[in-house]
Amino acid sequence: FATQSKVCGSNHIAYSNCHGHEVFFINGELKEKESFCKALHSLEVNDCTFENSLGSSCSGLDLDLSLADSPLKPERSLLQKEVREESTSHDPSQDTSKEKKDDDPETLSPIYKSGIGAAGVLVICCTFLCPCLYKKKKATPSTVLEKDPKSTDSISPFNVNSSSEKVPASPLRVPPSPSRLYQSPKLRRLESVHLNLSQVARATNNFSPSLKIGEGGFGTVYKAELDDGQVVAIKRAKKEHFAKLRTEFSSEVELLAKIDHRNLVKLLGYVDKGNERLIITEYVPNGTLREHLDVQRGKILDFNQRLEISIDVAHGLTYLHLYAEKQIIHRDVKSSNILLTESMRAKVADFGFARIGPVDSDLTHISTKVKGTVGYLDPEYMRTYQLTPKSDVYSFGILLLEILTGRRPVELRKPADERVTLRWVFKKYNEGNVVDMVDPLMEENVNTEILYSLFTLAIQCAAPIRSDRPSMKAVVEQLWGIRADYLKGVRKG
Ligand SMILES: Nc1ncnc2c1ncn2[C@@H]1O[C@H](COP(=O)(O)OP(=O)(O)OP(=O)(O)O)[C@@H](O)[C@H]1O
Repeated sequence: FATQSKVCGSNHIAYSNCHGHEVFFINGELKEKESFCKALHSLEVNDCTFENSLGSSCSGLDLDLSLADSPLKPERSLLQKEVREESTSHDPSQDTSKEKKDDDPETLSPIYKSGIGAAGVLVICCTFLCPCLYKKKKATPSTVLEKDPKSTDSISPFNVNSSSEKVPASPLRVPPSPSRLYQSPKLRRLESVHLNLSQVARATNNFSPSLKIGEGGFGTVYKAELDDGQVVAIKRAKKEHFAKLRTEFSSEVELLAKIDHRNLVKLLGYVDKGNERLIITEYVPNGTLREHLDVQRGKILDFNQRLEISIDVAHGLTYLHLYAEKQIIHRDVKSSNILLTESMRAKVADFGFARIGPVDSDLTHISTKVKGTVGYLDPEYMRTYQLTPKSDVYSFGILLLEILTGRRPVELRKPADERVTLRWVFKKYNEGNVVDMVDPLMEENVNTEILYSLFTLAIQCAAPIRSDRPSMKAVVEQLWGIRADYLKGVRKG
């Protein structure tokens, strides 16, 4: 597996070779080899060379090097200005309408428009790297993506290393119902979030492998019991990613320390000393959503559980977007970051990529590096580097499809035309075939209208243009409505 990329002026070119399967990418779009090589030649003429496998991959092609159909962008300074990292800017509504005009034929219905575009863009996002990434899931950290608009480095931007029960006083308060009576165990915040290293060493038996519960791109996770008997999860940064992780960990710590919601994993403490970065969070005992979808935890998730998990995740994200002290954008919503309790309530975990949203209420986005996981990444954010809460909505849409179908965002074992879940869903949806898409492991017969509403919602969330996506709050409200209809049907029998 080889991935290379380079930013040449305002153009971002990338190449990946996975077991001989080559993928070419220019400015966020998947390209044919010939068109890619043409672009490469024109960049080389301008002294921006791309070496090794990428260059040799183009050799032997008989190229007509006229630049008339070059996919490269000419306005270098303009683009660079726009993607200035960490700056905030007003949303140019003109931009949005332009994108709409480009992407959406007037004659198509919103869903159709969204779906087609989303499918297309997702193919770009997913097919580019996933074939390799999914295979290597835990062996390498590269399921997580980072794309820096400013980088002139010839190393891939896809080289990321890795990867109290207060309900907000808001209209989102959930009326008591049997399914929501669950309260996770009361967790006391540690007296000081700064633990000392010896406390942690004691709690983890000096990071004993027997206490290891998981491994992510950023580090290893241990289960531990603190001196006061409290059971916690401790994430220990891998040393090789240490320098890079400094900011990630401090961002996670700062953000987590402020939030308190039953659908978000709580920060209890951290250690930031010498050569150690450790994050101590509440321990969530029942594995990840992905493990449950893969039936690695014994039981198959039934429809009601899937619906409740979707609602829990939507609650957690709505809290981050609307009710936290500062708006927080998670940026890495995915099934392996959803942890489940014993009573199958869901909690969103892993705030390593989280960012505070635009501080000024007049601002609609922040311009920043692209970070997230391939397959869940908002295509508009990838293209423009503009981050908004709608990027989480996009990832939630992909997650909802995952929950309904059981499929990963990209399913490598499926035939080529079924591989990208969003595209496959959209095709089936247009054929009116929602029942066929439901996870075959789930044996219940769920009312077609309910399924249709859920797939419609997921496709809307995964619209290619953020203005076509609902807010998380609207998603929650729609999910409540769907749940009410579902429960009515169940009561009627
Ligand atoms: N608070 C927690 N409670 C219980 N288990 C946890 C907790 N946090 C993480 N884990 C376990 O550790 C595993 C690794 O978590 P981690 O967040 O490091 O990686 P990831 O999200 O799977 O991958 P990446 O960080 O690369 O995206 C999880 O899949 C989960 O099984």
